[in-house]
Amino acid sequence: MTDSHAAPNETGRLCKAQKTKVCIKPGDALGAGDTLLHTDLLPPDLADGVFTRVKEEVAWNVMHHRGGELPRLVAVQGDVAADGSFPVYRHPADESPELHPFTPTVQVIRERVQRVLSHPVNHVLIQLYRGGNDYISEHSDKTVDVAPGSSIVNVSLGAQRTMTLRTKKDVLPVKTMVEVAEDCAGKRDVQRIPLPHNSMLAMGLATNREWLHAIRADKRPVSEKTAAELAEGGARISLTFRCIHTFLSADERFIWGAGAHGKTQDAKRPVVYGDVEAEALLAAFGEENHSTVFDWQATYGDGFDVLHFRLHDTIDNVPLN
Ligand SMILES: O=C(O)CCC(=O)C(=O)O
Ligand SMILES: [Fe+2]
Repeated sequence: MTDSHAAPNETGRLCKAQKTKVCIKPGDALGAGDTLLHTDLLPPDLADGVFTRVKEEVAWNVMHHRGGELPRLVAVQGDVAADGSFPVYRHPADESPELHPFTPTVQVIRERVQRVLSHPVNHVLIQLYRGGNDYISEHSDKTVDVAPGSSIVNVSLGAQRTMTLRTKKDVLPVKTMVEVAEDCAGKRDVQRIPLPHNSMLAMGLATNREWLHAIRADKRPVSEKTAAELAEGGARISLTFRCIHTFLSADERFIWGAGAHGKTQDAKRPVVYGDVEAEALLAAFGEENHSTVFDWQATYGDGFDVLHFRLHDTIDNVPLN
């Protein structure tokens, strides 16, 4: 199955002449220029064996989306406050794994990430790509719960995989076919970023707004892969750290923060399940996935109190992340 689907591309056959740019050097400005790859995140003494430690200490989950199994294992950890409240990251999914407090090795990685960034991170989605067949489809991260100005960080452990960045296709104006073809050729850049073991890709929100990202399946035979790509039997763990500004009470009955209606804990409101608000938030997620001029304040600023989404047939093809 696929867990997300690119929007049907009516002018797709005109868009073959995309510019492709291969980006391999750490320190290059990637995407919209606010994205950086940092290598050697952990010093050698901490990097040694870190893949196995994380794999063993994380409680992995098989998750489902639109009725099918996700092509990777998933876990969520975060900062649990003294009163048991915790950050919540909402994205379209049939189900979300339970958030656990940071485990020891993940906490060490989190501290290194925070040292590189200029802001804290309080939430991590941990994913295990068991081999080259596991992947994440092209998407933009949904930012209703992500603090403005923060970076979204993907730490890579184990086998090297490639992140593909591709500029979004905004709705093209009605023009002559020739002009449309020129627009397509000029507009859609692709960057391929190899993500080595012990690296950290800090993605700025401008890149997330203007580009889609994916880890595509890699079905090449073993004989065509490098030693780095074959490390850990081809398995890769990614840790996506985010600075989340929306919170749930310990019993998950109340929600507050910048992504919710009540902006402070004192103004918390009851969580809403499904229904009209779920449809509105799913529609906003869909818009965020397609638009390069997405206006956070206009779309998310009032806040949403909905927690669980039941996907309706009318809200089709909203990619997962
Ligand atoms: O595995 C990765 O590095 C990418 C993960 C990702 O894009 C996401 O969780 O939204
Ligand atoms: Fe993502």
